Amino acid sequence: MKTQERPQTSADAAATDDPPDDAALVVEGLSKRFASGDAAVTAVDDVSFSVGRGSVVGLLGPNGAGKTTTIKAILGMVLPDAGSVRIDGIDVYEQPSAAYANVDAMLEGARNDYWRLTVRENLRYFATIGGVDPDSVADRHERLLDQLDLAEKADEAVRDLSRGMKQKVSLASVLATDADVVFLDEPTLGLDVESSLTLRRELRRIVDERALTVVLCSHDMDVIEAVCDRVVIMNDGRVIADDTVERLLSGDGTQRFAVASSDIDEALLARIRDGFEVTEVTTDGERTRVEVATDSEGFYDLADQLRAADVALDSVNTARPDLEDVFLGLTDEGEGRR
Ligand SMILES: Nc1ncnc2c1ncn2[C@@H]1O[C@H](COP(=O)(O)OP(=O)(O)OP(=O)(O)O)[C@@H](O)[C@H]1O
Repeated sequence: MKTQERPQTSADAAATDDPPDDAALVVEGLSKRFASGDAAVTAVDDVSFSVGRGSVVGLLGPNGAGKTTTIKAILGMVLPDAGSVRIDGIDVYEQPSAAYANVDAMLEGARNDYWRLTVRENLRYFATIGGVDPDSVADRHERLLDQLDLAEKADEAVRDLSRGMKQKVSLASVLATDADVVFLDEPTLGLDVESSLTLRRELRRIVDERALTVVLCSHDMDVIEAVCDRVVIMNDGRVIADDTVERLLSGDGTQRFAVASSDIDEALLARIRDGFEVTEVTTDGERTRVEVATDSEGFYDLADQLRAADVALDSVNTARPDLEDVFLGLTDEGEGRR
């Protein structure tokens, strides 16, 4: 197993059409259909993206978007109908042993930790089967136990731990090896808020310290926003967005503006809906608060309309969209909420 130092790559370079020269992962034209005839499902449809060395890419999408099938195809657990996957420049279908030599994965929120072994024994076990002498990485293991708040439980059998603790052991087991390309599917599944925050912070720190290349699947937008440099959004088997978190958040200048007043009645609300994308309406019985997604010019138009209707505004607020807003705007998931 190789352990060479790897240079950091700017996430921006990875968010272009051509894979960067030093891409750790390049997926090209990946497609996978399940079943045939009426029952046929196109799970992955001509998916291409790349991940620069030392960067963290989030794979996002609603249920059934094709994320898991994509990851399984990358890992050789599902054979695609078309497309290629290269890890460190090596074709995974032609030379699987060489391509996966530095790869590890935590799929569907867990991996097969040995429940009869203690936490520390699991880390040593997975280091060993990953081809690393566990004594040579003992310091790393101690640090991982500390970073993921597992030190106190290090000598307890995994079967006696809570679900959240088991989840953290799974992650620690993946990070216990020398793998430098890591796939994490729902790593915060089942964690309480505090553990999720710890994991988020420490995962980013570990990634930076070891220049890991990570593909992270999660429904937890806060995790994606905190940990990822770049996001690939899938819908119906296709990639519908591939950009840095920063650029996705700055978007097209659209912001959320919320106005609140006791003068907003149903008729006025209907007129606002006609002219603007209303994202939320709430009322406390007296005041109605209307949130619209628009740019600053649109907001001046809204202000003019309210003034013309003699509306006395109680408050005006702006909010920067978060990744969840961007995601909902790009996928069908937003439809039911408007
Ligand atoms: N083995 C299979 N046989 C038949 N259809 C499958 C199989 N695996 C996945 N699919 C279908 O392929 C589509 C994509 O599924 P996939 O699990 O890749 O989506 P996902 O984005 O990971 O969803 P989730 O977020 O719910 O895990 C879905 O319609 C799913 O039902």
